[in-house]
Amino acid sequence: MTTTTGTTSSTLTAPAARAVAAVKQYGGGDAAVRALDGVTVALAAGRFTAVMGPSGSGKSTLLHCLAGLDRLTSGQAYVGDVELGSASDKQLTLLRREKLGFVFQSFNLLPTLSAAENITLPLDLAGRSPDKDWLDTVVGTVGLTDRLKHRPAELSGGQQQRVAVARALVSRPEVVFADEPTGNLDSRSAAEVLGLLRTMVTDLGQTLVMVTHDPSAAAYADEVLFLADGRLVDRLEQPTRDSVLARMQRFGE
Ligand SMILES: Nc1ncnc2c1ncn2[C@@H]1O[C@H](COP(=O)(O)OP(=O)(O)OP(=O)(O)O)[C@@H](O)[C@H]1O
Repeated sequence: MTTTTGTTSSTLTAPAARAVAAVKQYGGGDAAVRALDGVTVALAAGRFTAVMGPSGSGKSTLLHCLAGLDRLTSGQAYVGDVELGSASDKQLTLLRREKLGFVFQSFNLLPTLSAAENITLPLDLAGRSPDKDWLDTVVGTVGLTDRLKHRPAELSGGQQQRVAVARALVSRPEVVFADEPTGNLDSRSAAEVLGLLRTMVTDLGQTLVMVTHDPSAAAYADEVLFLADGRLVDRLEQPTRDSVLARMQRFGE
């Protein structure tokens, strides 16, 4: 698989998700906004990809269109071999439930459920029982074994986000999408959650795509994609905080 940006190590394995000439336009006439303006990109399986760019550059739109939460105006978005544009709303709902995991800035836990119940909620909704070994692995990896009976209000922000990460992983998804997952956390909790996200890719073989504004967060990724004005303008392999900062300065952020 190749991309318009050429062959990189991320293109040597089959992509978990990809966009081809992706255009997303909001509104019409003079008020039209091109949030995505022809993005072609492949996200390799088993890798941690960060998406960066100035406010309004299309990061969340790209994430939402790749995750079947929103539809492209033209072009294609794929999860594995499934082309999302030709899928019905019902098929997209099933795809999101069964093949994708989500982590949002605001945790989105149900306050009346315990941590354990929040983690298994996606499976309960799908009428599936958890794979016990995988559930134990996930709970052990996120370090919540002694907090499982607690409700979200009895957990710190970092612990709540770790519950959300476990919930995203419980169905062993093909791709986990994270939109500013550390945006509501202090720097110490953020580092813990980012370390956990890194472990989930390195040790559990998961695929992760994360939108972030934070160069320190992006440095946990295998590769950073840079968007500007709805276009993919650069990619950076094996990022460090300093190399990400230098690249951001080049794009005037
Ligand atoms: N539902 C919508 N209706 C109209 N315009 C929208 C909508 N969603 C996003 N946009 C516009 O599309 C452009 C891209 O938005 P998007 O949220 O993808 O950017 P972003 O890079 O994630 O920004 P931020 O870093 O501020 O979250 C912006 O100009 C935004 O105002």
